[in-house]
Amino acid sequence: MEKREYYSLFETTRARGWFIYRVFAIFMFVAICFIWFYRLSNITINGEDGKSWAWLGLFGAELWFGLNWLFSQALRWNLVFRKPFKTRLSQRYEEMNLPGVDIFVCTADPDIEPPITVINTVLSVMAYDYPVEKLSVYLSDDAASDITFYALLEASTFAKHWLPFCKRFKVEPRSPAAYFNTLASTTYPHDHNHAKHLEEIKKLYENMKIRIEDAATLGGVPKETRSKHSGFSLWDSYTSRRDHDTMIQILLHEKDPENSKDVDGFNLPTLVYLAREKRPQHRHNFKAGAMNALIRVSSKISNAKVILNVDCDMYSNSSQSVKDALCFFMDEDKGQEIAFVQFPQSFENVTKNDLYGSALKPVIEVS
Ligand SMILES: O=c1ccn([C@@H]2O[C@H](COP(=O)(O)OP(=O)(O)O[C@H]3O[C@H](CO)[C@@H](O)[C@H](O)[C@H]3O)[C@@H](O)[C@H]2O)c(=O)[nH]1
Ligand SMILES: [Mn+2]
Repeated sequence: MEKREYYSLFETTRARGWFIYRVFAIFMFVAICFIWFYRLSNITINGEDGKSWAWLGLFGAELWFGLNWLFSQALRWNLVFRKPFKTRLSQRYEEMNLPGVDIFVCTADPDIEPPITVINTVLSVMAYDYPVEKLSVYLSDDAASDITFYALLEASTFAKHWLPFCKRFKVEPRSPAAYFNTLASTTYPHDHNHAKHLEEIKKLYENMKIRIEDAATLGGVPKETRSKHSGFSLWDSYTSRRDHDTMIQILLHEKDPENSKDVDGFNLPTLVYLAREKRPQHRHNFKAGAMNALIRVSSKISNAKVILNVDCDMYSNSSQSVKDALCFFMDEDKGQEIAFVQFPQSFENVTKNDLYGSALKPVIEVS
């Protein structure tokens, strides 16, 4: 039988200069060993007051930094770059043959993780460049906060405008807050039609933000708003954050076509709110516990083959991330060996001088 030739969906290339780097790393390690040796062989246990303690302290610090450097070599020793080929993915798989993707967003506290931030994350993943019928977004709310639920409800309405806007004008990044922030630094669109739509969507966003922040300031959702959606009845029997029944609400689903289409008449991804059952006598196991509950719930609703997880204090900064990751999973040759793909984090709101290197720029370059 004729064997079909496939072009791989991703490519792995070794970094240039790897040999020189290894030689440098070995020299560096030998130098570190010399420092440790020097420190240990010159220790004076009964020396002058304080001297031996200072010596030990220095040794502790050098040991710590040395080991830290050693572990970081795991990332650098065999530095490779991986490049996914999304066009090959699209050529090989018709939209209908692409796998379903369930996206889990975790949140745990509406005070530390404001609901407006949470829904920016949710909107950034709802707007992925991927067939909407295959996408389902689940928000796990470990605080079981009615304000977070309200924010998600608002997001489900705003998404009807935001998703078509993103697709029409190829918006990047697709978190509304992050996108509007980039506009301040780059120029506004020149095209009249684009600028008009942008003003409209910005206004919708600002109004939604005010409504959500007002609810947070008031410490609850106004009665009038509550009466408009049956989902708020979940809070009728609610006692406390640590003691409540499971709360599930499907906000958007294709089986409810009237409500789940965007303004252009296209379907929206499935959107689900979940606050898992919690009892004071049972451990909830933080994010891991939330992920377990999400797997159980999603398996009854969309049961997708691929799961994508984001924390609510992050947003997805590329609309292509799902396709990028799928290039690894769907590769005929090596796909079976790959269990997970991790995206590097990139931090934005760090201090100007970034004294501690929190932007993690080197890690992103390395990954
Ligand atoms: O009871 C909890 C506690 C936390 N979370 C969520 O878990 C995520 C991570 O928690 P966070 O406090 O933000 O931890 P970080 O140190 O910022 O996160 C890093 O460290 C975590 C624990 O190692 C990893 O799970 C995260 O993916 C990683 O980004 C957040 O979305 C939280 O909302 C829950 O869902 N339930
Ligand atoms: Mn975090």
